[in-house]
Amino acid sequence: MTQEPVVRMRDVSKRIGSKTLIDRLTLDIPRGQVYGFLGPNGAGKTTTIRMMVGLMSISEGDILIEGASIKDRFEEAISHVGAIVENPEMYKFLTGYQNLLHYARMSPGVTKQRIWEAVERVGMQNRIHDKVKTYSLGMRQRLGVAQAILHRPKLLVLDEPTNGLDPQGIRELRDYLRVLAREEGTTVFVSSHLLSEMELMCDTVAVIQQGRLVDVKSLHPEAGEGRERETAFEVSDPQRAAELVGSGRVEGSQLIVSADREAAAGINTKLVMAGIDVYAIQAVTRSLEDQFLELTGGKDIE
Ligand SMILES: Nc1ncnc2c1ncn2[C@@H]1O[C@H](COP(=O)(O)OP(=O)(O)OP(=O)(O)O)[C@@H](O)[C@H]1O
Repeated sequence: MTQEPVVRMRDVSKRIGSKTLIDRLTLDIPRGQVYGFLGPNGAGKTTTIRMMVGLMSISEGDILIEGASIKDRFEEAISHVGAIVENPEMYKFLTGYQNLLHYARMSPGVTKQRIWEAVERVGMQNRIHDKVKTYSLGMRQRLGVAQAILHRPKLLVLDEPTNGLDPQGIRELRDYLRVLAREEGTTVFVSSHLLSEMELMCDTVAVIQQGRLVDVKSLHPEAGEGRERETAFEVSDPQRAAELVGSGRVEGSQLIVSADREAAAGINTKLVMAGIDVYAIQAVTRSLEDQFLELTGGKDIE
């Protein structure tokens, strides 16, 4: 299996009139990941997604899906995509299963066995024969995802899927997206303005603000990654310490430097040699939330 990224965005811009909604966005989405697209309201997430799935034209640049350009080889590129961008259309008076059967008839090669598999992937076995009008928002969304994956897309795109879900619903969403990434090797691209959810749900998060990519972070909570290592030195003269080290920021009597254990030991020696008293050395971790707030200036996030 190729390890090429599933999606390559290259210098993608979107302009409407004199307004630049997306400004030279370049991004690779690696295979098999749950990949988050995080940004405050109005940052351009939906616009980007609409361009990815062909609902909006690209002003400049290109998006390749499994190597196929969404501009030049649309049919091929889009055959690899399953998406829920707007609310999926469902027949409320039919059961979930009848809805899937209906969609399957429109997708060549989707067998009843595959429908059942999709139902299992989203954990809907117990409710699939109930009418859609009896479903909660979370259940409707699961049905939407089951429908979107019927044709075994390599990429599943979900725009703000946590909106309107309660905490339990969000946890379930996260669990079945993980199942999809693991069991089917589906790459999941999910947008959100909810940082805490992204942190729990995603392997990687790309941060967008005012149409520009501002950061890409790898998140592996179990290994404590996604948290930048910093070390705080409590010193007699923090200002002079900062000048000496040549980096970091001063907070009260502390100099805070981006440094791992080894680098911290070196800095300590340097400070002591320069006659600065070091009273305490402490590792500090900045959560993605802190980093995000710093990047976006605290604008519009929850
Ligand atoms: N058709 C349009 N014409 C002009 N401006 C638009 C159009 N569609 C979106 N915008 C503007 O582009 C910016 C990005 O919007 P977009 O919906 O992509 O943001 P978003 O990150 O998805 O935010 P939200 O979570 O609020 O939907 C916003 O300022 C929005 O007002």
